[in-house]
Amino acid sequence: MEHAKFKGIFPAFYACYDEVGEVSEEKTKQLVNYLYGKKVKGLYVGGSSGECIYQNLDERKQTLRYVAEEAKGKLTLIAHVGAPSTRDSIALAAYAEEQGYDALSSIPPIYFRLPERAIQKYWEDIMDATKLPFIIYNIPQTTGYQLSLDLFKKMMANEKVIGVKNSSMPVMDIERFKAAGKENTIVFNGPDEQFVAGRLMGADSGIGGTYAAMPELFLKANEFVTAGKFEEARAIQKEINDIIIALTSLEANMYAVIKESLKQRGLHIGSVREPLQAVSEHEIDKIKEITMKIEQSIAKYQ
Ligand SMILES: CC(=O)N[C@H](C=O)[C@@H](O)[C@H](O)[C@H](O)CO
Ligand SMILES: CC(=O)C(=O)O
Repeated sequence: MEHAKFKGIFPAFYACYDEVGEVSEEKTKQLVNYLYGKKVKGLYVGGSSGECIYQNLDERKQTLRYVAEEAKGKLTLIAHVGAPSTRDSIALAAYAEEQGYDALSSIPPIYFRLPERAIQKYWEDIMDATKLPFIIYNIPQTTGYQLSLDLFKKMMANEKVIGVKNSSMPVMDIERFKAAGKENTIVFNGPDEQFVAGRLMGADSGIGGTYAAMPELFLKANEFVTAGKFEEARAIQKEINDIIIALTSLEANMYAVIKESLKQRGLHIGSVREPLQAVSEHEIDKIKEITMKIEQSIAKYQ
């Protein structure tokens, strides 16, 4: 298995809506091209940032298809196919394979707290549905399940499993998964606020919900770490964290704030779906300040 294509910066792709809140082909393709132009390695499509939990199967398939039509062969494409039922997850997995995706990924089952053997079976059923490699998604903050080393090792016995996207907060988890994995297991850093730390603890790559708001900064941070320039890496992580704290400090949901900020910079991809809270009028000026801060930080590193 060639793993080089999974090494680098993978923005978590946003849901792109038109004026009435429907998934938009045009806007989806615009966001793909915007990120391609920034030279990211690939895209993580249909995850938290894709508002997967608020979209029906058809909408999720549409997004998978629009992204593939625009980026297949140009970017490494990872499809997040986790859905409430195994049946729907399998349908998405099969569709992603048809569309030419490079890998699948999934959260554990949601809502019911199921035993580990059921989580394992869920992931295996998804994997059995296609020939694609699989990346486990560990995000205990939203799923309520913290991937155990025991289940991780069991999953690793399946040769389709090539890695884990780890969004748990202890950076030590990244080191533990790396150590318990196979020789070329890919670990993706989850928490954007700890990207540099995650890379130092062994993460090969990063997938993140704020990358698309400032891809230049994550690409640069990654470059600094690769080059062993740790002071510079730490300084850019501080810039990133100041921005993330601002992005999450308003009433509106972070994705709504990021989308408004992208709009202020000329990229219109709509708002978010309820119950995520949209931006209200009185927040627009505050977001302008954040946009300015993003532009200034990017300019520093050009
Ligand atoms: C809990 C959560 O959603 N984590 C995302 C994925 O790992 C991150 O990319 C965050 O969006 C990011 O770190 C901002 O807090
Ligand atoms: C990483 C992230 O935000 C996602 O799952 O889309």
